[in-house]
Amino acid sequence: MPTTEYDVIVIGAGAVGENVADRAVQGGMRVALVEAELVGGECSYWACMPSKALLRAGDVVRAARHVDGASQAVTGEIDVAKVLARRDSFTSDWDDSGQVEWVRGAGIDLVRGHARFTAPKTLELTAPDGAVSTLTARHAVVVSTGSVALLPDIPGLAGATPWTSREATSAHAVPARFTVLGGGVVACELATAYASLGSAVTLVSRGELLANQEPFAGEAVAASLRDLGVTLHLGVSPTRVERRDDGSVLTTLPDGTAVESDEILVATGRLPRTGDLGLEALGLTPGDWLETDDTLRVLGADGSPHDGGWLYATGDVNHRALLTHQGKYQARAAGDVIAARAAGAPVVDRPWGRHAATADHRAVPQVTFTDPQVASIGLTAAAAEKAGVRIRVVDYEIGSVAGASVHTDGYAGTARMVVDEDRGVVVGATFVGADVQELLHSATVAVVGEVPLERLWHAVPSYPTISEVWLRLLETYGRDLSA
Ligand SMILES: Cc1cc2nc3c(=O)[nH]c(=O)nc-3n(C[C@H](O)[C@H](O)[C@H](O)COP(=O)(O)OP(=O)(O)OC[C@H]3O[C@@H](n4cnc5c(N)ncnc54)[C@H](O)[C@@H]3O)c2cc1C
Ligand SMILES: NC(=O)c1ccc[n+]([C@@H]2O[C@H](COP(=O)([O-])OP(=O)(O)OC[C@H]3O[C@@H](n4cnc5c(N)ncnc54)[C@H](O)[C@@H]3O)[C@@H](O)[C@H]2O)c1
Repeated sequence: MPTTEYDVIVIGAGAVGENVADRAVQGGMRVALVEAELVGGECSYWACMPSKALLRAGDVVRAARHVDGASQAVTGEIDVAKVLARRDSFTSDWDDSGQVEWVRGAGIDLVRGHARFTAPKTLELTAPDGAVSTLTARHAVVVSTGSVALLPDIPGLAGATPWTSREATSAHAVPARFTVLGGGVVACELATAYASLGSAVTLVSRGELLANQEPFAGEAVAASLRDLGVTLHLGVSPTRVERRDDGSVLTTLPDGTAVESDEILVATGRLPRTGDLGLEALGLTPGDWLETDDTLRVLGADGSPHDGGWLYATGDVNHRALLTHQGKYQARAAGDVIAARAAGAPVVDRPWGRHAATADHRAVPQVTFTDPQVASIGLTAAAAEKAGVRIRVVDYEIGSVAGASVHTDGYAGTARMVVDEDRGVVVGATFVGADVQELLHSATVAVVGEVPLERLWHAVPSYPTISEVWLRLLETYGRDLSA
């Protein structure tokens, strides 16, 4: 069996694996990037990009409807075929040649096929044509294999051929009746998208919507989904799901309510893609998340780097933060630290050092592209209290800001700032409202930079922008007149 040796092998060419490989090459390493499906992974073809493309037309039309003068110009319906075609352009019709070109241009060796460990630093590669070969790594192997949709154990569900986020983001027709199972980000975004495209949507969630966010976020999204015509069943899980002979799906709720639809989407969380990776050959458990230290080395049962520290995990598969940007942040740290360790160069793994993914702990930004959008960074008030931080919470209605009132007639939205009272810094911020996505990075800088509130007063937001909500939050908090 042919064997090829590399300095570093990265398994999975999603957004995260691509970036690990790029940084390791820039650090002077010879790198193989192994991909079983499409180079670019979930985000490019079945997640971030197609879902945002499906949402955008609805956003624009609703935005115009809320500006008098512009609303009169919205006289027709959303052109679903055009929306789907525009979505297809973002996925390049599920053709990865553009990304392959980038990988090659970056000096990375792309290896097509499925990789599986047979021994430490040793992988069996099964190519698309069935040919089997061996890859070995001199310094490190990085697992960047991502996650897959979790199918809850509901009687009948697996046999009902449910959609996962893959089918929902790549569909070529919009079901007339659509059931969405789940109340997290995937469920809320795709319920919004499909309702905007004309489906009669019913959403069933065991918990409240966006339960990990500040409570007012889920409440606002629930209200807007209802406005869009979505029927919500919150706090329940189906007792049975059945695909009937006529092709329709019957979802039965605990109180006997029967929900009929043409398709059902399962958006109830994710599982690590580690089931078929040969982890047993390393003494690890297939199907587990790969927990890591802050330099992304996989940890063993005793909490120290597994087997001396040659195995790394980045992106969804380590369960630190299931977000593309955060995985890419980890990728930069991992690619750089692997090169540094191989060269015997200093490793800067102190908190906020270049080789440590410190922000994963308390400074993860996220935008949920619902209507209204939910943009958040850091700790919610509940999470901060649970972590023992002495906090003060400041809320402000964004609609009272001049910039918001010009942006949208009757702008409705809320901003929350969570202040660590002992350190005088912002540890969390949440903005709920139209177009708050671009507000978020200012909050990220404040949280990561641990900018004292007294200094934030000198960060003057332009007039009339929605960013003026920062000034209002500070005014509501009050100023220390002695400072
Ligand atoms: C519907 C949806 C919308 C989302 N929207 C956003 C968003 O707007 N913003 C955001 O930040 N995040 C979003 N996410 C999350 C985001 O998609 C993930 O965090 C991101 O894709 C993770 O990247 P990754 O590289 O870790 O994994 P992936 O993108 O899953 O890549 C893993 C790659 O590894 C390959 N692979 C797996 N096993 C093997 C093997 N044994 N051998 C070879 N190759 C293998 C796979 O084929 C795949 O290409 C969304 C997720 C979903 C489901
Ligand atoms: N815009 C973005 O940043 C974006 C978009 C989509 C996904 N993502 C990422 O993808 C990850 C996965 O998202 P997700 O929404 O699949 O998972 P999630 O864990 O966020 O939400 C799961 C939801 O399913 C519900 N649920 C679980 N079991 C159920 C059952 N049996 N019946 C009914 N409801 C049930 C839960 O109450 C919860 O609301 C997220 O962590 C997020 O980071 C990000």
